[in-house]
Amino acid sequence: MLKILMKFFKFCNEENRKKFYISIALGVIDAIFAGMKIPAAYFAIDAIVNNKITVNTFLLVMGFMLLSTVGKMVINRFYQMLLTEGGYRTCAGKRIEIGEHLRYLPMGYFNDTSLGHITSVTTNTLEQTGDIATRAIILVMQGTITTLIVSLGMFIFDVRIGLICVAVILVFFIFNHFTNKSVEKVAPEKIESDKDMVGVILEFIQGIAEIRNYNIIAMNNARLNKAIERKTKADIKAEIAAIPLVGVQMLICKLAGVVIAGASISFYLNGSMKLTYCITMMLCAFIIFESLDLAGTYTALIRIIGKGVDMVNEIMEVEEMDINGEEIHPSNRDIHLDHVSFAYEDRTIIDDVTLDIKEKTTTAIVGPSGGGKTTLTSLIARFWDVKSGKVTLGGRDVRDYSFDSLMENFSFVFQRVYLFEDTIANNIRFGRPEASIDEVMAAAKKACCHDFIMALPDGYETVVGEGGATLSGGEKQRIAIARAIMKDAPIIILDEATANVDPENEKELTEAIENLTREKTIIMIAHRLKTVRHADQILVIDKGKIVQQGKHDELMAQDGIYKNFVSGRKKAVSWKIA
Ligand SMILES: Nc1ncnc2c1ncn2[C@@H]1O[C@H](COP(=O)(O)OP(=O)(O)OP(=O)(O)O)[C@@H](O)[C@H]1O
Repeated sequence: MLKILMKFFKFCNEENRKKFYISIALGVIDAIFAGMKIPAAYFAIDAIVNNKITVNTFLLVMGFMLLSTVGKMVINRFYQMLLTEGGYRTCAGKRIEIGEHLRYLPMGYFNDTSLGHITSVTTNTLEQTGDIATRAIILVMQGTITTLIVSLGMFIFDVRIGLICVAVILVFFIFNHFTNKSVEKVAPEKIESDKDMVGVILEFIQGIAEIRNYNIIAMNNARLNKAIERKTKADIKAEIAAIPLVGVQMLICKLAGVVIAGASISFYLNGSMKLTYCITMMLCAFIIFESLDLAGTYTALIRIIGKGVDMVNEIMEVEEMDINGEEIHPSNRDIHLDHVSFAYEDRTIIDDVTLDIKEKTTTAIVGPSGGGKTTLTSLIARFWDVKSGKVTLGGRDVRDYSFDSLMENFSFVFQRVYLFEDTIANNIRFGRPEASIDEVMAAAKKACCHDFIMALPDGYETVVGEGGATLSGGEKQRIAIARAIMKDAPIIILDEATANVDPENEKELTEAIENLTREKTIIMIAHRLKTVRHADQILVIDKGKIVQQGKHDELMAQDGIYKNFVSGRKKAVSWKIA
């Protein structure tokens, strides 16, 4: 138990750790105040039994009682506040740390680790860890400390009773150790089922359109119900595993009271204990272990804190991509790929590609679906690490750059644009958070979205739904272009829109792209002849290789995918030209 608590304290940052330590120290003072009831009881009993009730003894007893109650109340308030704040701040801090950490992880991590896992750790697990830690530390630490202090106090009255108390504490903790072991066995299933349920719910919500489209509601409900059922069973199993053992712990505490009362009576009868002590012991016998009893019900939960800390640490220990990255500001932005190969797990997607992209030129990438166009652009911006060869920017390997200094060079406009549930102005500001509203508007004008934004009920302050659900595909893409214009990075990676764009939107989109890409290096996954025709170089990617490379006229002079496609002879090729 102590090991887990130490692990939790290490998990907290310095500031919150201090809060926990101070609250434990305050817990000791609280326990001393709690223990004052015993001398108060003794003085009262002594006065009654020996018939020496005076104003002084009355005041002494009342003084002890008052000090115990008021002191406990004041201290309790302080340390509860500190613990609660420490618990919640630890959770919040860890969520921010995880968010920051995820930015630097290879995309492969998100492949292997389900969204459900990350969501469940950052929501339920952290919530539980913070909540349980706060309550468990209050009750377990305070319960144990109070019982220890009161038990030590018992030595002052009678060494034998003191020894019985210490023995009870030992028996309690030995038994508690086994209780926790049995709860520990069921904890992984509880956590797994939690993770599974969050994953299924997320998938259900994200795929709701497809679920309706193909009328597979019943099938998905069955999966959802199964996941919920699994979690319910795991929760019940975890509770059931603890209940009988916690019951036995409770019994130990109650029996200990009976043993102390019985022992006190027998010590009195054999003349080795004063009557006043005997009565005091009998009175205290049942309150000594009250807080230990309460602590016992929470010690099992401390295992859950341990598991929660492990799960968060597991995410935090995944190695970041730019662990040794330098702050690099290259003198030019020439891009070079030197015998680059890449595989998703074992499947080779990019196969020995060597390529030069000079700065301020336009490179159009075309080719059949699944040929590796998107993957190639992802390697340039180091969303993934190459398996062999290297990618350089301005003569330096992209792996030498720190993540932030590499990202400064790129702006992306993906086909699937994600807008955050925030105002349109703030969504555009993601490109440069400190930008003024005038700068936001200037970027929006260049991206041809000012007019439709102004027609919205709250203009730039209109809050778009999560994922940009309230805007059309073309509108979202133009906002993404405004975001990229705002960032003003020297290299633009653009996945040209194929769907979502009606003819009216298309004209504006073309103008927006022209404004974005002026004087920049453009790497564009192109779908339209208009954009391809004027590119400085066209790369035709098929099965992970550059099968053709050159300008439009050069490629049209060769036999191959490009010419076949443009002349419409090979209809099977799936990339399209408008
Ligand atoms: N994250 C991933 N994990 C595993 N395989 C992937 C991943 N992303 C893409 N692939 C696979 O890699 C291959 C190349 O994909 P990529 O998206 O680079 O092709 P593309 O040429 O851009 O295709 P499209 O024109 O259809 O967008 C595809 O077979 C795809 O299934």
